[in-house]
Amino acid sequence: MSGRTRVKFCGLTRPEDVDAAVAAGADALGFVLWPGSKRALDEQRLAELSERVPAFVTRVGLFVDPDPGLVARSAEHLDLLQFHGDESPADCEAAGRPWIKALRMRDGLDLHAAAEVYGGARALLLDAYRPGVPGGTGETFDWSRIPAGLAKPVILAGGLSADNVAEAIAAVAPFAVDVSGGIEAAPGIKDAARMAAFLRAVRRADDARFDA
Ligand SMILES: O=C(O)c1ccccc1N[C@@H]1O[C@H](COP(=O)(O)O)[C@@H](O)[C@H]1O
Repeated sequence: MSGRTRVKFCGLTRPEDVDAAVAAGADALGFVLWPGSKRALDEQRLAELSERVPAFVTRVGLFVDPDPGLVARSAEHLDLLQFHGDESPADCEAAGRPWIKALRMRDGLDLHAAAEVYGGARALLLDAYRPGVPGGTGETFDWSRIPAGLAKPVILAGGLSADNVAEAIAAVAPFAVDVSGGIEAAPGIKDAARMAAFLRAVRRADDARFDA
C-alpha cells in the first residue's frame, strides 16, 4: 500500500488541542475512553470534542477491554474504534463499526498470524510492550521486527516524536503513524508546536521516500 503517510494524534482532551491538531493537518484524532488513562475522557467530553472535528478527519475511540455498553454509547461520536487490550476478534466486531486492533510487540508475537486472526481489522496498530501497561508508554520498539508483506495496513506507534518519526518512516514505510506522548507538553495536554513539528517531519520523510 502506498501514498503519503497518514497521521493520527491520540489522547486529545481539550477543545483547543482538537483545533490545533486539525489546523496542523492530522488525518485522525484519538480519544481515550479507557478510564485508567491520564488522557481519559468521559462520554460528555467525548461528545463535545467530537463535534469540533470537521469532515474528512477521522474520530477514533481508544478502548481497553471495554464494557460493550460504553462502546455502543460512544460509537455515535466516532468513526473508528481502536481496541488496545486483550479483545478477541468477536469483541472487536460486536459494535458493528469499523475497527483497528492494537498489538503490543511482546517477544514471540507472530504478526502474520495476528493479521489473519484479526482479519476484520481495518489495520493493525503496533505499539511497544511493557508488562502490565496497555499502551501509551512513550517507548519505542525494534522496528526491524515488523515483517514486510503483512496482510493488513500497519499503523506504527510507540514513542514517536518529531525527532524520530522520519527514521521510523524510512525503516518501516507504515500506512500511518500514531503519536500521543511525543506531542504533549504534559500528560493529556497537547502542544501545538510539537504537533506542527511532527507533521512537518512526516511530510519531509515522505518527500524523501517518494523522491528517492
Ligand atoms: O494514551 C494512553 O493513555 C493509552 C492508554 C492505554 C492504551 C493506549 C494508550 N495510548 C496509545 O498508545 C500508543 C503509543 O503512545 P505513545 O505515543 O507512545 O505515547 C498510541 O496509539 C496511543 O494512542
